[in-house]
Amino acid sequence: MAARRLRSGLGQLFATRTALGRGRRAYSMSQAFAEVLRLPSKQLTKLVFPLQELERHLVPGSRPDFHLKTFDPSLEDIAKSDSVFTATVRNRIEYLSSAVSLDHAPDLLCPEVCFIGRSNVGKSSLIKALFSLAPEVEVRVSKKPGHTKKMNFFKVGKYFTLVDMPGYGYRAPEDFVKMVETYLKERKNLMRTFLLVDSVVGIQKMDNIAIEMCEEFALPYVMILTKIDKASKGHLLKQVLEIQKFVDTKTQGCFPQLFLVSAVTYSGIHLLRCFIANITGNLKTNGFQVS
Ligand SMILES: Nc1nc2c(ncn2[C@@H]2O[C@H](COP(=O)(O)OP(=O)(O)OP(=O)(O)O)[C@@H](O)[C@H]2O)c(=O)[nH]1
Ligand SMILES: [Mg+2]
Repeated sequence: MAARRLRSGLGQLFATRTALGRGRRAYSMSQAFAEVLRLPSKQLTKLVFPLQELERHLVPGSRPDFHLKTFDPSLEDIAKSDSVFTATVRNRIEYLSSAVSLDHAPDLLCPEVCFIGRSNVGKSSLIKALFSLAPEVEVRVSKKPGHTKKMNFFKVGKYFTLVDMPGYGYRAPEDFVKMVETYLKERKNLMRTFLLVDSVVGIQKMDNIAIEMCEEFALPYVMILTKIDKASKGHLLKQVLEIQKFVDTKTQGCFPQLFLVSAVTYSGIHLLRCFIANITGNLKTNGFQVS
């Protein structure tokens, strides 16, 4: 099924490229993504659609609640969204500023997305991976939990801003609760909150508090499982099924589909770029937009 979809996606992409080659190119595919498309189909699925790759390990049809297709862009859409994340003279991707409170946050009208999660879960690393097509942008990561102390704002061209938040839990900044709660509650242009959970340890007590906060503020949020390169296939599948059940039964505002990522292997990064481009209104995928 996944392979068939992949082949048809690739077919579509190449058909589009040929068509575009005849006329004006609507977008130019990044070198990186062109290389991704040359991968054998199994490797391509693992890199671009890690959740679908896990599906192979389930008895077919046994988990109709496994939300694989809620956000289901074509490879062409994914290639297009890579260009949103590619730094060029006309698409400046840069660090804007840091803030310790909402009062100090840049006053912006464009859509914004933010990344929250426990200290050390991999927020800054994920942002760095999302910005791999803008290597000039410096995003600091550290082995030591509690490294990011302020809200760090990054501008992605004229498209949107992205915010790296300090982590909760171990070594969180003293005024963390006030800073982050006020931001989440009052930031007018905040379109989506990404809540990161470590795929090795799953949802922890502190994550539950963050989930409750997102629910209480009625924020639209999305759960991302990080560091999937560290978890064995079996463990990852178990976590995914458990968290999926939790999302389905215990949450209202959480997007039904989980996103799986690795900042080391880049698995899931292209799909997440596409989702962000879509929810910020910068990419209509196959004529639909996730609201
Ligand atoms: N293996 C692996 N390690 C990762 C991944 N993402 C992050 N790490 C490691 O996890 C540690 C913490 O990463 P950060 O990105 O700084 O985590 P953070 O959530 O920003 O942490 P704070 O700023 O302290 O809240 C670093 O040592 C990273 O190299 C991943 O996908 N795979
Ligand atoms: Mg950080």
